[in-house]
Amino acid sequence: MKLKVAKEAAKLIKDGMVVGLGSGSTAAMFIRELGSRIEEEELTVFGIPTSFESKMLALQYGIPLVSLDEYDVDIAIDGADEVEKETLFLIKGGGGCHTMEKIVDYNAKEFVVIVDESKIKNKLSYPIPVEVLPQAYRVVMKKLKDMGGEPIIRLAERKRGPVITDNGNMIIDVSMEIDDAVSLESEINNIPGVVENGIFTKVDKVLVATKKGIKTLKK
Ligand SMILES: O=C[C@H](O)[C@H](O)[C@H](O)COP(=O)(O)O
Repeated sequence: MKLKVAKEAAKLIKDGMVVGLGSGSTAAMFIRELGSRIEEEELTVFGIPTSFESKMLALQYGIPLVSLDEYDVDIAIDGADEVEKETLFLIKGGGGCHTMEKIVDYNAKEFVVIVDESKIKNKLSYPIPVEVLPQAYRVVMKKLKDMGGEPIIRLAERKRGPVITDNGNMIIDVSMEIDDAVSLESEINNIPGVVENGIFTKVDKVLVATKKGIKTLKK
């Protein structure tokens, strides 16, 4: 399913485009497919990665990289942990990459999300990943509790201690009711010490792999 939707997304890329390269397992397949198209069709396409992972994959699959220092993004293709059916709001950051993803995805002329149908939900309920400066984790957790959330520090699997992001920060996963995603996205970011949270409310299009084929969701 992930491969099907990744292939479909790769078809959206045109010669000369600057492409935001998302993170996670679905985006990884897209990066591989894009690499194949560049090679087979001799396309001139540049990538802007959203994580260390997507940078390494782009290098592996022969996608030349540029940066936001010099280029705007024509289209960004990225995965998601959850997609709310009606609104197309997302939760991202299950892999801890949501800060750079949001910078690249929100600044793209078009932001396209690729998921399999298991990610489509009636209401967002996935714990919200919040990237936090290490010095601020305790006070941020306190504020998140005051807002009605249940925050926990994301711990590393093969190291004793917290997950450290590509940017040198910690991740707090907060479970809370999401009634107004647009307000909550800003409210969490207003807490001093928060770098970025994983609620995404500006999405152009979602491509969904279903058993019957690819479905496109638009607002
Ligand atoms: O930090 C990770 C990213 O937000 C991913 O886009 C998200 O976790 C989805 O990943 P996957 O395609 O592996 O489910």
